[in-house]
Amino acid sequence: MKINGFWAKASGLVMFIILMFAVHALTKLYQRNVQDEFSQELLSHAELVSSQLMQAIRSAKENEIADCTDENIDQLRKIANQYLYVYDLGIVASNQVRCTANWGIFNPPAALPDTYYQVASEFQLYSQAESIFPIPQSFDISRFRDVVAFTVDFSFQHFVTKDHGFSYSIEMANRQHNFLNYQSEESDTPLSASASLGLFKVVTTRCSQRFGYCVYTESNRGGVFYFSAAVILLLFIISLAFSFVVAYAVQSYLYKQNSMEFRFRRAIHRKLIKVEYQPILQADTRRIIGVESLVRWRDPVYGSVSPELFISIADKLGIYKDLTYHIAAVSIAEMTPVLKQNKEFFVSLNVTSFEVLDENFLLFLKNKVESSGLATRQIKIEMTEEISVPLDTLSKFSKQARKYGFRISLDDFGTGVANLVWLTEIAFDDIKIDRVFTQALNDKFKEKMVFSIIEMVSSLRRQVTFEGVETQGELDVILQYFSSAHVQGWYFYKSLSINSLLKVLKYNELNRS
Ligand SMILES: Nc1nc2c(ncn2[C@@H]2O[C@@H]3COP(=O)(O)O[C@H]4[C@@H](O)[C@H](n5cnc6c(=O)[nH]c(N)nc65)O[C@@H]4COP(=O)(O)O[C@H]3[C@H]2O)c(=O)[nH]1
Repeated sequence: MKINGFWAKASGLVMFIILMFAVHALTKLYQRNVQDEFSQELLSHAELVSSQLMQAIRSAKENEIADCTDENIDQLRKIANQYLYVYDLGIVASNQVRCTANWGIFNPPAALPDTYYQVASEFQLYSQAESIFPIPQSFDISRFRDVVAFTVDFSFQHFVTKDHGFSYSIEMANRQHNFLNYQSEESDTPLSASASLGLFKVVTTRCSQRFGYCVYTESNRGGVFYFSAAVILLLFIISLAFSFVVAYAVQSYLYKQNSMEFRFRRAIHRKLIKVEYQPILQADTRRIIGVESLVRWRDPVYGSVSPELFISIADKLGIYKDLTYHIAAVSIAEMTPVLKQNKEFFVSLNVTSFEVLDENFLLFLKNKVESSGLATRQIKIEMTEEISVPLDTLSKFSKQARKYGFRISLDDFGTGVANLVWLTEIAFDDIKIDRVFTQALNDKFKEKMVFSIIEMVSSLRRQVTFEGVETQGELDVILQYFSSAHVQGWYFYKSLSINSLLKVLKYNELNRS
């Protein structure tokens, strides 16, 4: 079914998109965790370096080291040696470094750079100041009034020796001073000034409450682009394969949902199987004397399904019993008002081998009829020649049925396996001539054969019913030769819902009186 195919493809596509998004989102989550852990580690380290610089400066201030005497320089040396990340400690006057613990007195003094970042707490920070010492090296300098501390250049060495796949920086929270900036080789654009959340970006921020700076990380290869081209291709193939499996499963599910077996079973459970009634008339008076109960299933997908087809499905599914008990119960319940009003009116019920072999069916029927206040003789049991049970079983069934008071009818006479033995062994009340023979009444040659069959049946003193009367011509022949016969067919009525039947019966009654 086309509609199944559409939904299967749609669900496959949705599954593919969901999978790719799931991989993307999970990878981003993983990357964010990795970057966050790294930030935390880097921030802790930066705080350690900062606190060592501050403590060194504070010690110098506490020892009131303010000028470059030998004793003071010696003191500075002792203090600087206590801190791993303090390269040197010095004294400043008029913006010039006058002496340091490592290099002694500067002659001439070394000028500090003009640009610095002023921290609220009177600290001044100089980035990568050059030419302070007589070595080709630049240093980060922290200054508090007249004391300066130089940060060792390897402070963050072990962080930057390895490319982690993302860029990062240590900056003041207002992003106006940068302590460290690492640009990953895998990240093709520089670390952005503001943390933006693009589809393929993974950004983290961790800030130090104590020092007011933050660690920012950013990856421009977030999500699926984190992986190599080969892995992306593999993920794509796996997602595609999984989507195909889902599409197939959805298609199978929908196919099952829309299969006739599934829908029929559901219709039985939901009591959507209806019963219609086709009037049977006295040929000469055209009076409706009874009805044949015919089961109906109208399905939104399959339309009106032939009873022969869904009866065989019910049989195959092992739910025929539910169906036939349902039909019998509904027929009796719906027809009770008509049957009560006219004690000669009858309802014919079709049975198959199942009912013949089911020991409870006749008793169930008898109880239903009697508890509805009806006479069992108002129910005719129609046995088709298609019933394939041994003759003695059939004979036992019909004897029991008659014992309960039901009438028995031989349906579709002439088309099935029944032979003359059936007619002698089973006391049928009524023989229904199959519509193949009824329609043969239109043909002069076939007509003779039908006549001889019917004469033989009539000689057994059985009521004859002609099924499938479709034309005035057929009716004329019946009226001419078999005027006491019963007739049934589309020439008179098709099967009718109970409401339509009640209207027809009421209309006929009014026109006769
Ligand atoms: N061409 C034509 N057809 C006519 C005419 N008048 C009546 N028919 C059709 O002939 C079938 C008569 O029922 P059937 O011989 O018992 O044959 C029935 C019967 O064997 C079985 N069936 C129907 N309802 C039930 C049921 O409730 N229980 C059981 N066990 N079998 C049923 O399904 C068969 C087919 O039923 P339907 O499709 O309803 O077909 C019905 C009816 O609609 C006509 O003038 N021309």
